[in-house]
Amino acid sequence: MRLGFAYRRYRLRFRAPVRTAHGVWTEREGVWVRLCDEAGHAGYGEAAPIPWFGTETIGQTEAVARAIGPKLDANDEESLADAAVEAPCLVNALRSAWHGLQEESRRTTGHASAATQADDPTEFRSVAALLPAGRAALGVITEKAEAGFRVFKWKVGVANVGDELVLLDDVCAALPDGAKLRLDANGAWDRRQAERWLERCAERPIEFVEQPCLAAAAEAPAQRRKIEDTLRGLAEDYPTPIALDESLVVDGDVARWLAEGWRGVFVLKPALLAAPWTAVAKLAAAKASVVFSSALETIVGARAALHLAFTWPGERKALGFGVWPLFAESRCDGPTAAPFLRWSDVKRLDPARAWAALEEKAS
Ligand SMILES: O=C(O)CCC(=O)c1ccccc1C(=O)O
Ligand SMILES: [Mg+2]
Repeated sequence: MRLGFAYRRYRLRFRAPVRTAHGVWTEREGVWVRLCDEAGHAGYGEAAPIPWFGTETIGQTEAVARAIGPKLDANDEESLADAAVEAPCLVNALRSAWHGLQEESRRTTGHASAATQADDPTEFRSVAALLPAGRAALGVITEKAEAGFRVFKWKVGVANVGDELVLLDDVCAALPDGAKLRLDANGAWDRRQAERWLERCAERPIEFVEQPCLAAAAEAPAQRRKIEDTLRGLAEDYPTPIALDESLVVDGDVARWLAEGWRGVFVLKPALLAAPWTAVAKLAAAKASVVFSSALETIVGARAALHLAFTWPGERKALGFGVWPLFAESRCDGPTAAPFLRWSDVKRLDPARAWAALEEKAS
């Protein structure tokens, strides 16, 4: 099938800078893609790479998109993916656009797809509120608790361990009764620092510690194995569960950690994998503990990622998508963070409208 292919590189300012152990993030860059068939149906997808996680760079995404040209020959999802093998996030975008196109074409021809569990409009999932790093978290907890949130995620590893551990007590004291706190270090600690944290976490309402340590993709295999051993050791030695996030950035990482018997949490950012459905199927078969998480993507990628999250058959842990409103250009935002997200809120997201909005802005 000859499909029309178009892409748009975007650069969107965050309403407020996002601070992580990797520094301050002020804007998001990515690529949106659109596939059209001859009948005029369209489907949309988003490549939202995070190079400091170990994905392709935005320059690589765009170069591969440019090389595709205005027409693409594809008879199925696999031949489509072949067009972008060097850019996994772009493969993800093309697959989402392909699915959107099928959905659109079935809808307009009256062939509704088989209903899935996710299609029940009354289905809902709880959502974790993302707190800013440092002391700024305290004010936000009160506001979010009043809005009804009971799961919170706090970015740590930003300041030194001693100062943040003092703050941890203030953060825990500010939590409403029964609330749970996720801590995300984005790989900032060495083993000793992670141990100091995990000792403190044991008697506090910490749901898990996300990516305490990390070996960068560029590091030697021996160093990477050492850090992975550290993660396994921490998971064995402390009662607080450990969650993998940056450790799951390449397709194949999920299968590898499953094969090694990882019993902690898998934080899955569907936007970063070329084939997130494959990873989810493997996790489901293993009855793994999974948290679906945002890559700070726009409405286009959010729709696909949340769609996948709603199909998860296992234990329902709060989604990590409590991030919107996120962009200065609000038409690019996913659903505004609320303690619960309904399937009908996800279905209502309209990538075509967002595409038109950026087009209008650019012209
Ligand atoms: O969905 C979430 O958990 C919140 C988003 C988040 O923390 C995040 C967003 C962008 C890049 C990295 C991360 C992270 O989990 O480390
Ligand atoms: Mg994380």
